[in-house]
Amino acid sequence: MNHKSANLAIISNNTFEATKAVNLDNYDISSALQTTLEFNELIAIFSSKIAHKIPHSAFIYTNTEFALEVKSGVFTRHSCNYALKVEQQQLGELKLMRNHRFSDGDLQLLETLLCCLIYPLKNATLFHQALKMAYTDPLTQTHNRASFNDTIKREMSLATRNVKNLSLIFFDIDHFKTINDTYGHDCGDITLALGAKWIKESLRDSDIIFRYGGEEFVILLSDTDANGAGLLAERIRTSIENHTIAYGMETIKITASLGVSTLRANDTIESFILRADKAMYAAKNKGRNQVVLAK
Ligand SMILES: Nc1nc2c(ncn2[C@@H]2O[C@H](COP(=O)(O)OP(=O)(O)OP(=O)(O)O)[C@@H](O)[C@H]2O)c(=O)[nH]1
Repeated sequence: MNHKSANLAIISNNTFEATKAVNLDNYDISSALQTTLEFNELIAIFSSKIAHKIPHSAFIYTNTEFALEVKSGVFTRHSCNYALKVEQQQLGELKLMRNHRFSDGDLQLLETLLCCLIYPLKNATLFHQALKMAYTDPLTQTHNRASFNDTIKREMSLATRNVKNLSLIFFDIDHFKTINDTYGHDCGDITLALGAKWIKESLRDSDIIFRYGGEEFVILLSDTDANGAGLLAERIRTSIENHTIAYGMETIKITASLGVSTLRANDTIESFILRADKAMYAAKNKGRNQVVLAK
């Protein structure tokens, strides 16, 4: 098997002009790659545009920064791998596969063609980094309220279209004001960040946590019924109760109240959220540190 692993397609200042010239030679590829900022589309366009020059049966593109794996085609015996990078920016790894080995000439040509892909990939990376920042709460590294507003719409229409369950947990730290008042705002911030971390540790990959406001978090659970959501909420509650926060010489224990709602056929976004919010307040009224399922 011919394995040309971890080749770096690095374009330094020295070769920048050469790259431009290469792009002109492959104008068709370069212009097609300017039509999108989506990684999967970029790689698919690149693969199809180079197919007549470098025949291949499949590609796999991985990008750890965005937890992406894009693959297509029939996986075969021979492969070549490229770790793509420009100006210290990692752009992911591309692997091409086929039945017969890639010759040195093929690899040389491929490296030239990869120059067309590098800057579109860099633009896609910058775009998705900016998008990620706009949708992330900096303190807790959870999705923010703007992200919640977009995601709940999408998840509700997906659940309705596919006749799947969708549940929502409203999570609120108990007596959080006392932590701020007793130990200071910094300690409050640490508590929020740790609370979010402990919630995340209880979730599956498909569950999404959002910071809804101050000390309130919302967790969206796709394909999860009321029973499953209740069990998860209880697991989160127990995890919060069992952890201890070390702050200077102090050790602090916290608890949380959680409300759970499951999507109904006639729900609006507001009614779906309101049921979980009311259930969370019912948990507060019943003495806090508990889970209440919405009726
Ligand atoms: N440190 C810190 N505090 C915040 C942040 N956002 C909101 N808060 C505080 O969170 C507190 C919320 O307090 P309350 O709404 O009275 O609720 P609580 O004290 O948790 O009481 P219960 O919810 O009834 O158990 C307020 O003191 C806010 O100032 C933040 O980003 N950092």
